[in-house]
Amino acid sequence: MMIVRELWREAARFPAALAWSTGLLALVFLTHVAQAVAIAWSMSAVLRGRPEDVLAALALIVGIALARTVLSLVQASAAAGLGGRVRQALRRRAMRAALVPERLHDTDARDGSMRSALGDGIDGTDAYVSKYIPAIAQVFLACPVIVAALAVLSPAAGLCVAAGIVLALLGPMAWKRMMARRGLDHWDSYEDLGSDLLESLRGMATLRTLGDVPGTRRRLHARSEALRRATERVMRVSLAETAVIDFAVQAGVVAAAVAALGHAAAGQGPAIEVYLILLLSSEAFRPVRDLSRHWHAGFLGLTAIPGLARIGAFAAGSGAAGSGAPGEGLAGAPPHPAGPTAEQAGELRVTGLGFGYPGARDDVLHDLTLTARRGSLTAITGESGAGKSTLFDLVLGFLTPDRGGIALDGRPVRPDDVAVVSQRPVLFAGSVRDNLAATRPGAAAPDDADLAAACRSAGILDEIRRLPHGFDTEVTEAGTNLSGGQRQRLALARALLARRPVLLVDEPTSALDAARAAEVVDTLHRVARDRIVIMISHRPETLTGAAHVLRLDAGHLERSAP
Ligand SMILES: Nc1ncnc2c1ncn2[C@@H]1O[C@H](COP(=O)(O)OP(=O)(O)OP(=O)(O)O)[C@@H](O)[C@H]1O
Repeated sequence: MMIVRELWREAARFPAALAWSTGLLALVFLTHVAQAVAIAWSMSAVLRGRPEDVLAALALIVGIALARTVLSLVQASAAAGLGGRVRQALRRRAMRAALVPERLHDTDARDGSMRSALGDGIDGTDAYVSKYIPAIAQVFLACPVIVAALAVLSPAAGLCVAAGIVLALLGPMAWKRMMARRGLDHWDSYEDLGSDLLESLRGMATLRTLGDVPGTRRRLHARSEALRRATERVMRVSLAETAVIDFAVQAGVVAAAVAALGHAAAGQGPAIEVYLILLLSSEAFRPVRDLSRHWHAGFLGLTAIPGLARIGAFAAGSGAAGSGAPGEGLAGAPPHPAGPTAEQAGELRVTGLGFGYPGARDDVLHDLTLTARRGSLTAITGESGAGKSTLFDLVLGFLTPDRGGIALDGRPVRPDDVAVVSQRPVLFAGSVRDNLAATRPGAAAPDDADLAAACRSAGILDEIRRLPHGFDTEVTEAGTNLSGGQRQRLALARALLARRPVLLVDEPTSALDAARAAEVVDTLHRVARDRIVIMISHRPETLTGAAHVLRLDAGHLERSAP
């Protein structure tokens, strides 16, 4: 018997579903016991030459079998419901913990690991929650009752069965540590394979140009071999547990049978008692056999538990589920009333800002002070690695300053104050319309006039109108069916539609020809009349007309805004 505390706590968050599933399982077990009693009765009736009792016992056996069929179906459905609710809670929590800005700067985080944990890892908990936990409850509810009944019939048989059950439950715990270690190895191998595979698929074009596709195949094959070996090691330990349980069950049943024979030989009671001892001692082990079966079926899935704990899938405390889980906002974005409209913020002030990445020797930004105002464009330029994107991440709240602060009209900046167009904008699988509306969660979807106005400003409207289904044209994953320039302008339209008081644009013209670049910069100047716009740019021609051009040099500002 293995207790996985995290999963017990999760199941206990649904007490009604757990009690319903366990209660039904106990009823199913009761039908087995009743059937054993009916069989003992029918056999003793045959022995005593009582045909009417034989017929009554047979009718009872058929009735019990039918009742068990119905109960088993209802129980299976209740168990599936319990497992499903726990998995849903785990997945919701894991996604909330995963979708946080801090993850962007977590150098250990790999998307493939997260995908494996959220998918197979969480699904792997199902057998333990829906079957193993109710089966443990069944062992503790049913076995003592049967053992007590046996002890009344034959103390020796009761003792043998009790000893067999204790050995079956406690025996496997002897190598619990080894099982945990091998389980961890297995899950790590599984995550490594998933992460490498995902990375290879994403980087296929690069791998091809480097001529490294065969090498990648070899590396993935080695990962796959490591996983196979880890799986076999895990299955071997799990089989050893099954062997101990089988031994305990067989030994217990045989010992009880010997006790029953002794009972018969000593002429200590009627034949029905001997039959009952034989049949009940076998039934007493049924919950233990169920336990072993469910453990074996679900053990591989349990290897994901440490990985799930790492990504924050388990609740910190106990307490009934439903107390706020559904509909909770994403971490890092506390719900609050709608932010100000674009016209409401006057200035973004950065004061004495200092920041260094954890573990890095030197700071990236040193004592930075600047003010960006609504009304005119603020441009930031500087060498590669000077800290421009880091400054944006600090304004966005993805990073926390070590020193100094950033304020919008004298108050802290909130996540929904800032829209951003990054150097490599990301589009999602869905229609053009879905992508444009993505920045307004909860708000009414923008109408076609709004979409058209934003797209015209971003210089992409004509191209969208030429697409086969206009705004309803499907964009493929990561926007791969659009050009780099189209992606950039679509992202700009999306940011304009968000109508946030601060707009950050990182190299908005890097993928555009000169004419398009000039159009986009014109748009940004226009937008800057009623918004605070800060643009990172290396192209000198985009800097003309900017009211403030700030140059970052190794984290120091060369010229501050007035
Ligand atoms: N997650 C990170 N962990 C540690 N160091 C980082 C991390 N991200 C960036 N850096 C370092 O911080 C410095 C500033 O990087 P940043 O991306 O802000 O530069 P940048 O001015 O935007 O460069 P570019 O113009 O090339 O985009 C660089 O030296 C970079 O190596």
